[in-house]
Amino acid sequence: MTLRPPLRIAGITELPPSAPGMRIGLFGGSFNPMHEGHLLVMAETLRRLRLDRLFVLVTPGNPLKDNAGLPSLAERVGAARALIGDPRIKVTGFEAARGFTYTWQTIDFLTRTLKDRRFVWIMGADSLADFHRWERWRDIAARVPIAVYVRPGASPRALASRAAAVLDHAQLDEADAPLLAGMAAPAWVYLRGRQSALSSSAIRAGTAAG
Ligand SMILES: Nc1ncnc2c1ncn2[C@@H]1O[C@H](COP(=O)(O)OP(=O)(O)OP(=O)(O)O)[C@@H](O)[C@H]1O
Ligand SMILES: O=C(O)c1ccc[n+]([C@@H]2O[C@H](COP(=O)([O-])O)[C@@H](O)[C@H]2O)c1
Repeated sequence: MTLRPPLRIAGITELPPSAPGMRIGLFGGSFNPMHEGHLLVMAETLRRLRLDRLFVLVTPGNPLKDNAGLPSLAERVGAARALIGDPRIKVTGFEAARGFTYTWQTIDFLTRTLKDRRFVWIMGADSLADFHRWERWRDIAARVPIAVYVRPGASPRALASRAAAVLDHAQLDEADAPLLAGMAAPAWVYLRGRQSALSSSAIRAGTAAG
């Protein structure tokens, strides 16, 4: 028999509490480290999608990245929590505790176990550009609405991406963003607005401005 690791490990990996009917944004990332650009995306999506909660899903490791040298989950979760002041935002590392590698596994688990929540997957525009390389990306798009937030320099590649083309029929007007969480998938919106040029890689390299 295979034993599943406990869902709660040293207080850092729990799935945050939520209530039926809640509109919950899911913001996955390496967060190595979390920065002001992430905070901007979270503040804007909470407001414009009329979300009740936002779960920050700190990944054990992006399957498309070289994760050598990635700080521990506990370090990244702790640093993210230290930066976030909004009580609606909950940071979790529960994917690692569940043994999930791919986002489709996370979405499958959440939508099956918390059937009465309205989940929205949130990503930056650079992630949409590569979305067609994610494992079972079409299944993700078929299960949860998606909000894509503009990122400096990323819009042309994102909007010309394979995923954007395949999902073209399901794109909402930006003005309808408040409806997204209540819609059946596939549905997605591209959100333009305040932008941050910050990146974790620039912070790690010591080249981040400001
Ligand atoms: N400045 C930003 N503006 C908009 N979206 C962002 C920004 N920074 C990160 N994101 C988005 O946040 C999510 C998590 O990103 P991640 O933790 O990889 O940060 P990153 O700054 O892109 O890291 P790295 O530079 O190491 O690739 C992704 O969906 C990414 O597109
Ligand atoms: O499932 C996949 O194949 C997949 C491929 C690339 C990225 N992701 C997820 O995308 C999110 C953003 O990752 P990152 O490293 O760009 O911050 C994070 O939750 C990853 O697990 C998922």
